Amino acid sequence: MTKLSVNINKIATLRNSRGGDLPNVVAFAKDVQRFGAEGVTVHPRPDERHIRYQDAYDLKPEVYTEYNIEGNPIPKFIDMVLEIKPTQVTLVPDSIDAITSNAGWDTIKHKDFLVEVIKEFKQNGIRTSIFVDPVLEQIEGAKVTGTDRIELYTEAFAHQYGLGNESAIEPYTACAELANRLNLGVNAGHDLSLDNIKFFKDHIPGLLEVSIGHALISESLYLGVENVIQMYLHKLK
Ligand SMILES: CC(=O)[C@@H](O)[C@H](O)COP(=O)(O)O
Ligand SMILES: NCC(=O)COP(=O)(O)O
Repeated sequence: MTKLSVNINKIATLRNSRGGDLPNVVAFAKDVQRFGAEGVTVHPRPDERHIRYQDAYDLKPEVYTEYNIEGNPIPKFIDMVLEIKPTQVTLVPDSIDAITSNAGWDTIKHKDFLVEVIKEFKQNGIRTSIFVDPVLEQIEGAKVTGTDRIELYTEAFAHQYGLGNESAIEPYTACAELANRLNLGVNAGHDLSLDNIKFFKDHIPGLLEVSIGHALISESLYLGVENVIQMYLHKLK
């Protein structure tokens, strides 16, 4: 079964835009779980443009589904995650000034670093996932790092699928098949949406989790949060 983890970064974006506490991030996380979400994802970035480090702490007691914290494993991030001990940490190699996550790890070049960081999280009972491009060699490299899971970076698929190029799924299917053979869990995220999620899910064997934020929140502006979450859950069945 593929779990839906709702990324609530954009709720924090809206909150921060006025400097107050509306919409309340914790209240929204409680509501999405009540509406059926099977996880909550946040991606606190060093500049705290949306989710703040304090949000990550505040959410911990309120997330009773799966709590996924994403980010670049800089020391401050590592320390925070070790304190919070979420269900899962997803390591993303994005630069401080990136407008959003824009690449997966080079699991071969950064093997030694990833082995060390992943070991520390796993020793603290935190499930690990690393953000990767759909490249077979990178999946093989991910296995060597000792990570529990990979998260397939799906921006390229979403863009091409939106242009009508269904063949864009092929590298993702091949990488998922390899991950399954290597006993690596398969997550996916970035630019997944109501338009592309069923096609994606149907072509990814063993897909355990999708984390979706930007499109889900945008769709909710027109269709309502509870309705959109139920629509995703139906498409993920
Ligand atoms: C790793 C990933 O794809 C998401 O966490 C994405 O980075 C969302 O970040 P923003 O909400 O800052 O775009
Ligand atoms: N890991 C992907 C994520 O959490 C949300 O990405 P997006 O749906 O906001 O592009």
